[in-house]
Amino acid sequence: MEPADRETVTGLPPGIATVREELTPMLSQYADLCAAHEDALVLFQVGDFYEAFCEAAETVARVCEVTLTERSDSTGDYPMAGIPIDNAAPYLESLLDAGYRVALGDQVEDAEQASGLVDRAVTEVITPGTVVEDDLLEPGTTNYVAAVAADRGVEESDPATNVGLAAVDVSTGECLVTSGDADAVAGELDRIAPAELIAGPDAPAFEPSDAERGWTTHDYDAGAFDRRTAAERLEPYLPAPDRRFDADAELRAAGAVLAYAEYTQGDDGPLPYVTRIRRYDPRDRLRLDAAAQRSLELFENRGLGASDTLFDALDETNCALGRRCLERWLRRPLVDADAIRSRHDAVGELADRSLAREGVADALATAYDLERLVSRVSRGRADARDLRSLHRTLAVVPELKATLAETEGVDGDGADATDAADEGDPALPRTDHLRDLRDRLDELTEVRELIDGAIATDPPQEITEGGVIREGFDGDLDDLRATERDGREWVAELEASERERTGIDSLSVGHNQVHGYYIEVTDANLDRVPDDYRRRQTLKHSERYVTPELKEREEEIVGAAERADALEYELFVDVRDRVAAETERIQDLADALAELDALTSIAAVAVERDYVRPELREGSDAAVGDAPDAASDPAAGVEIEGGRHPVVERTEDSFVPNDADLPRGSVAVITGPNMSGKSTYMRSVALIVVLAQTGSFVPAQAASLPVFDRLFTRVGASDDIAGGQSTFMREMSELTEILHDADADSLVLLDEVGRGTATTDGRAIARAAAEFLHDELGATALFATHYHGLTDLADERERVFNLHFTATREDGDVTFLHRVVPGASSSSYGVEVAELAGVPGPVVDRARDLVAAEEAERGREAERGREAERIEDADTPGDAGATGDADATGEGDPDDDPPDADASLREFLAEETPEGPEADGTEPVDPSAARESRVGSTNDADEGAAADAPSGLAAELRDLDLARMTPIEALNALHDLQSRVDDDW
Ligand SMILES: Nc1ncnc2c1ncn2[C@@H]1O[C@H](COP(=O)(O)OP(=O)(O)OP(=O)(O)O)[C@@H](O)[C@H]1O
Repeated sequence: MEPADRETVTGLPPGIATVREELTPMLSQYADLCAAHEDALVLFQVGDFYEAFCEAAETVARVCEVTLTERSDSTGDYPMAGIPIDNAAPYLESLLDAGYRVALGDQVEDAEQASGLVDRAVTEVITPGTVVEDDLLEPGTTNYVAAVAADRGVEESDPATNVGLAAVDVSTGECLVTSGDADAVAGELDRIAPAELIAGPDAPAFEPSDAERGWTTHDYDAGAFDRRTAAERLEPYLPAPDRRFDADAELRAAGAVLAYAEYTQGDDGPLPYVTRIRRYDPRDRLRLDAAAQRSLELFENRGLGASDTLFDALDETNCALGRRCLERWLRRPLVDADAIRSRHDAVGELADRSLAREGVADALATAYDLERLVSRVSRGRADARDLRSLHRTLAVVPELKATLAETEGVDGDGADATDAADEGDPALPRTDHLRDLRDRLDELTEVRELIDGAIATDPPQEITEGGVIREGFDGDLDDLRATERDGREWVAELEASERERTGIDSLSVGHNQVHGYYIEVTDANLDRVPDDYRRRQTLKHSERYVTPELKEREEEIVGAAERADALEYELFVDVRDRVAAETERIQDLADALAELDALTSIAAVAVERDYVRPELREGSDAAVGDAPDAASDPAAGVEIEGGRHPVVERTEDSFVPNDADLPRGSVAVITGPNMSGKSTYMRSVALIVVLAQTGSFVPAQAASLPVFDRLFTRVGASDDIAGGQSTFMREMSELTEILHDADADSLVLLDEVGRGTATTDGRAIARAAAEFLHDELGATALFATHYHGLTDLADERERVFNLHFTATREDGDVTFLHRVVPGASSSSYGVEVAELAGVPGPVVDRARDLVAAEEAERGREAERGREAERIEDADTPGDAGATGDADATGEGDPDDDPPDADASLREFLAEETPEGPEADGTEPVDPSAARESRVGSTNDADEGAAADAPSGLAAELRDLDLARMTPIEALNALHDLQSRVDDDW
């Protein structure tokens, strides 16, 4: 979000700029910092506050809801607004939310030591994508800033040929680099979901716009994207960067994003904790673009509660590290069958070994966010408490290793649980994956012991005021502390000894900031004051004194304390630096802990929700433990027994599991009443695929799956509430992408394609798309539709087959069975659903009449058509098949089924309840009666009227897409039609 008045308040406020020459030294310093940070709002430390002046102050006051005050000095009056440094986080958050970047102009020298104006510098530019403050970051989430750069063809005007993308999470040091064509990079951006994007001078504009996708974009210093500059920038992070990237665009994006990250961290040079710059190819992961992520509700749920997403269903992680890892995994499921199988192995072992799993979970629950901790350590921002948290996390590691190695007998969770002792070394996990992971759990004993020996167990937050270093760590420090302690003890005893010496019972010894230690004697006892007392201060009823010895002791105490504090700070910084030297090892440990937590979470979900290990149809050992001949069967596709939707099953008490059998390259056309479960079914299949390739077990009784490369979804217009383009336009651009890019390794979900436009066009598009998917692309597809004409594709195409959903009616109420069965259903039952939704009875009755009238009309039209064909056939004997051709190409009207192919809900119900009323207590309805009742309700007069109805009205009626209308829209449309029928007929 770009604030409307941004121009005027970032950089140098105009009110300051106009009087710049006359400003006091302090405001002049403020002006300099503002001028050097044109794209940021400068907050200027004045004591305990961050202040802004003039127009910038007005912005701060408005956005942060703080009072606008005024600063007056010899040069004039300036509006001023400030936020407390101690509690800056919520105000900074408001500024970031409002779209500002904030430069913190901190005092960089001790105000007491400064001779004159305190030196100030921008220590950090806080931006949405580069925040590092814990208070401003969600725990367990990633926060990336990304950069894109494009390589073009030889000519200046050539389009971008290769787009490079680099993203860095400044809070953890993770850095990703990739490249591809503009579409591929747009897809990757959706997955990475950066908080902020900086664009190179030649970067392509992405559609939809970045703001719509949830990140702010701005141009950044074009020089940073220059190839040479970028390579130089990268050198400290990655020796010989020229050889590390696949394309110039990658190198340029990586150099620029690091330049930006450094700039926001105070331009202090390379960020030492960015040690892992990982280049990857998007094709190495299951590609899920934004539309797929959205419609499968992987991370966001638009309908149910915000927490009802696939991620939430899978997230039983115990620490922030694991949560971030699980999110990364789910955003990038694997495509390498062996790698997937390896994760499944580990999940299986953890699912079987409940004691180990729970032990691991308990231990991880005490782990801190090691990635963020180590980045603070290496930036020199960690305090003693951070080091203690690091220590506590390291202390978990030996426990985890022991827990993982522990040999258990077969325990309750898994039928095939195996005692580790059966499979070799009893002290090791039984799967390679967990064994490797256990090996990667670096105990970092030296670091742990260093912190434990050096840092106090409960240190204060401040690191300059002592109390952070443990006794026994440093002899000099201990001596200083001993001197200080002895001195204080001597002072503590002074009161008693002086009372005795002087005989003054009311004599007291005290201390204050200004005068230091003193001996206080009331006026009544002044005559007993000894000679060696020197007067320090006179109060109303008493005098305060010091003695030479007290003075000496005081100097000793103060000197020792000051030197001890300074030494403690030095020692602390040294310990912190020594820990920072192990950054990479700590980061590797963080990775291992994160993976272990993610696997443990997946295993816990598998056990709790009864998930099953999916068999994979590909990879080097597909035949081992998997479906016997699946590996050799290229047509082997998705086979799911009793599959469930992992999210809906959590909210739906009686979720009905369904099977799916989709050979490779087949297209399943799914029909059925509204609300019967078509979308849920399709999504269950896709989510099972996503879960399986993430390494998770799946909600089913059994599943055997191929490994897909890409997953596409296109959901119905009204399901997609993204703004901007018209919904139909967006639907078509998503369809375009699918038809361009899908191939035999893709899984495609199409939910009611074409319903965003007029019925005739919509069903033509739907049919043509289904044919193309089948004939040209060979993708495996699930196609839910209310265009029942599409079901006859199954007769025309080898790998197209029909599925439909069932319902029953009891006492007049429709009950959806949510059960998928083979074959086609024949109507969308929009009227019945309208009735269920509470559309008033007269409207529903009238709608039934109109449907029946239309069916009758369609019947007559079909009959006329057949008659005409007969005549034509008789006239032109050699021309048979023309009609068939038209149908096959979708030019016919597939929805204009003859009446005997159409059926009412009653007909449908009767088909689907073979057991009859006795079997389930429901009341199937005689299909002929149903037809009679519909046709019957269209009495002779109506029928005659319908036959005579003006064709425009009939066409409009036919074009009403009841499946897609809200009850109120249906009511309005019917009312409109009804009034015109009354007027015109
Ligand atoms: N297998 C199932 N078991 C239990 N409830 C289910 C099942 N499938 C779907 N439902 C319930 O039915 C509701 C409607 O399902 P869904 O949206 O999949 O229907 P639909 O056929 O796609 O409807 P429409 O054609 O109107 O888009 C879901 O919100 C869910 O609560």
